[in-house]
Amino acid sequence: MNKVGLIGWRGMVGSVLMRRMADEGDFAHIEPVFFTTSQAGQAGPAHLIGPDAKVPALKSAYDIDELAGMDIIISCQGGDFTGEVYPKLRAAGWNGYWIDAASKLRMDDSAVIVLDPVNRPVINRALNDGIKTYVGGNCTVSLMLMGLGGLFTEGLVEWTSAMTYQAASGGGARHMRELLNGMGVVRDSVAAELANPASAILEIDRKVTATLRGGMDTPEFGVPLAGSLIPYIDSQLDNGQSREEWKAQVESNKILGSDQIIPVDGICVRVGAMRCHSQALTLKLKRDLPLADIEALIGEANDWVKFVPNDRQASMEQLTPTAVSGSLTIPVGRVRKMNMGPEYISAFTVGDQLLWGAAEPLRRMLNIILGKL
Ligand SMILES: NC(=O)C1=CN([C@@H]2O[C@H](COP(=O)(O)OP(=O)(O)OC[C@H]3O[C@@H](n4cnc5c(N)ncnc54)[C@H](OP(=O)(O)O)[C@@H]3O)[C@@H](O)[C@H]2O)C=CC1
Ligand SMILES: N[C@@H](CC(=O)OP(=O)(O)O)C(=O)O
Repeated sequence: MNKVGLIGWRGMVGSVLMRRMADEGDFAHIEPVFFTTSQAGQAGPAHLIGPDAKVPALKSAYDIDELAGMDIIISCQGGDFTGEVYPKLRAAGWNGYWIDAASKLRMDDSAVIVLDPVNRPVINRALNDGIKTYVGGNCTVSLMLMGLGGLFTEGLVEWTSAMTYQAASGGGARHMRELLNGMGVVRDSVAAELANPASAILEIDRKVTATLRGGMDTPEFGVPLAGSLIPYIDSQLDNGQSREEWKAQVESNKILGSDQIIPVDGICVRVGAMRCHSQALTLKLKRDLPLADIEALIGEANDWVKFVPNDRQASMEQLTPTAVSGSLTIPVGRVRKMNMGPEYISAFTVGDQLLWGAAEPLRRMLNIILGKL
C-alpha cells in the first residue's frame, strides 16, 4: 500500500479533508502517516480512521528523511510551510507526489492546479508527463469553474466578470469566530431597545453604527465584518487588483489549460457568511445561444452542479450559503440574458469553500494517483 504523509490534518481545511476521506473509505487504500509542526511524538489520530485503527506516533513535518519515506504527501499546512519544506524535500531527491492546498506552488510550471471534474484531461496529461506536484485552486476560482465549467470547456466564454461574496472561513478559523463575536456585540449593543417593540428604529440604527465604528474588537479582519462588509481580500497589487482578484484569471486559465487567455476579472468582497462563497457573474458568450441550451450546458457539466431555475422562491431556497453549507452541491441560478445584448448572460452561484473550494479536489487527486478514480 502507498505510504501517504498527511500534514495539516488538524487545521480547518485538513479536518474537512480527514472527514471526507473517512466518509469515502479512502483510508482503506493507503497507509496513512500523520505529521505535525508542533506535536511530534504525541499519539497519532487513529480515531479519524476508525474505532480499531492504529497509526504511528506523530512525526515531525520538518524531518526531511521521514517525509522522503512517503510515496505521496498531502499538505494543508499553509504556504509558509510549503515554501520552507518542499524545496528541501525535492532537493534531497524525493520524487513522490506532493498534493497541496496552499497557493505557494500553484503558478509554478512544474505544478498542475487540480479540479478534476473540470480539468481531468489536463491532469491525465500531466500524470503521463511525469508531473509530481498537484495543487488545489483558489476557492473562489474552483467554485466558479465547478458551477460554470460547462460553458468554459465548450469554448463558449469570451470573458467573464465575477463579483464575489466571500465567507469568513476564507480567512481561517479565527476569522469565523470574530464574525460571530461581532454579531453578538452588535446585537447586545441594542438588546434593551430590541426588547421594546415601541423603540425607534433610527435610534437602534444610530447605536448600531456607533458600535460598529467604535466598539468592536477586530484583530483578524481589521474592520468589522458583522453588520458590514469588506470590499478587499488579500494583499494589494500595483495594478489596482487585490491578490484574490488577480488569481481569478491566472488560475482559471491554468486550470482550463487555455491556449488563449480568457479574461476573468471582478471585485472580491468579504461578507458575513460562515463557509460558503457566492459569486454574481456576467458572462459574455462568443455567440447568441438559446437560454435552454445554456441551462443544459451548465447543469449537465458534472455530477455536483445543480441548475436552479430563475425563479424567486427557488433562488431564495436553493441559492444561498444557508442552503449549501456543508454540502458538495454547487447550485447555479439567476441565469438570464442581460440588457447589454443576447450574448451577455447573468449567473449566480454558491459553493462550500472548505469542500470543493479546498479539501475535495485534493482528496480526489489522491484517488486519481491511486487509480481509484
Ligand atoms: N482557510 C481556507 O479557506 C483555505 C485555506 N487553504 C490553505 O490551507 C492552509 C491551512 O488553512 P487552515 O486549515 O484554515 O489553517 P489552520 O490555522 O486551521 O491550521 C493550520 C495548522 O495550524 C496548526 N494549529 C495550531 N493550533 C491549532 C489548533 N488549536 N487547532 C488546529 N490546528 C492548529 C496545525 O498544525 P500542527 O498540527 O502542525 O500544529 C494546523 O495544521 C492555508 O494556509 C492555505 O494555504 C486553502 C484553501 C482554502
Ligand atoms: N483567499 C481565500 C482563501 C484562500 O485560502 O485562498 P488561497 O487558497 O488562494 O490562498 C479567501 O479569503 O476566501
